[in-house]
Amino acid sequence: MTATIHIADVIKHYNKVEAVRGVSFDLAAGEMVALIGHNGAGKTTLMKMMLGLIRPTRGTIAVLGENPAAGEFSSRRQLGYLPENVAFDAALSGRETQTFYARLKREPVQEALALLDIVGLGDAAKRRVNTYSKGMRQRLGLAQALIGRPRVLLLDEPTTGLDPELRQTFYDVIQKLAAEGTTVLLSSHALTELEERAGRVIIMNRGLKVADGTLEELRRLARLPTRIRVKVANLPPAGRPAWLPATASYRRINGHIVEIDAAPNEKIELLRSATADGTAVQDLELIPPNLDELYAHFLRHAERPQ
Ligand SMILES: Nc1ncnc2c1ncn2[C@@H]1O[C@H](COP(=O)(O)OP(=O)(O)OP(=O)(O)O)[C@@H](O)[C@H]1O
Repeated sequence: MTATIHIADVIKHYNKVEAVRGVSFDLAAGEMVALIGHNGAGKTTLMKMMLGLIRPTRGTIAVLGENPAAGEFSSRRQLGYLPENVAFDAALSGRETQTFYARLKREPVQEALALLDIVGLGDAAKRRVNTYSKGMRQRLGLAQALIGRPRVLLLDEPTTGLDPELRQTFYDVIQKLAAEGTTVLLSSHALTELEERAGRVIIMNRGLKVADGTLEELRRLARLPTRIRVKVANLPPAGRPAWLPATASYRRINGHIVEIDAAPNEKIELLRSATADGTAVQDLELIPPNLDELYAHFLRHAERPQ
């Protein structure tokens, strides 16, 4: 794998604040990676170092094979960035803003203007940015970040302020780019929407990387219980169902459903005993741990005294 982004043992101090404490990871072409963590975890700092806006205190950063903090960072043109708080000249229209950035990046203006349609701002292109809603400004920010078909796209909390439909459009656009080979790194607090979309998740806590992997890998590592919901006919109104092992933790959801927490190695045995003794199982649902639960698990783990 040739890494488009290479981060090795990176440390960043702002005076006494240790914002990033020895982080390493590589990102490849076509990967869509979510960077998650509480406020102050170091996500924005990492992105700013990838952009060359600030330098690491120690460690190595390479973006498309170059050091972004070096004087001649020719790969910058292949880098798209959507900052957490987009700010545009309110007196310009969307069209003028996009033209301005295209010229700045020395990219064809017509292609940059076509991006306004892609992010759904075609009809509002001639309106001044100060008449735009927050979601519209966010989409203008994305259109700006997409100028020149970047090979690396860094998005800092890109979906804040977007309604569900716009979020979908937003992810459609960046997923298409990733499919064409762009590396997409996006920081977010919206874990539920990332769950189905990010191929890989990096969890940060107080400047440290505490987990890194696909959802399946994180589930394997965390070994959190899977919830098994069994719908049974004739469930006795109270008491523990006879087929349930004495040690299993469970709850009743309503008159018919028992929800059991099953450790990864107990799943099959539990299903066997639920169906073995003639209990009329009417339905079955397996609910693996979601990203919220995994995130909470890895943070707990990181905070545990060593
Ligand atoms: N310019 C700065 N000077 C001093 N401290 C800073 C500076 N920028 C960030 N920090 C500190 O570095 C730590 C990491 O901040 P960073 O902005 O990278 O976090 P984040 O994960 O992006 O948070 P958020 O989710 O709130 O955007 C925080 O403790 C923050 O207060």
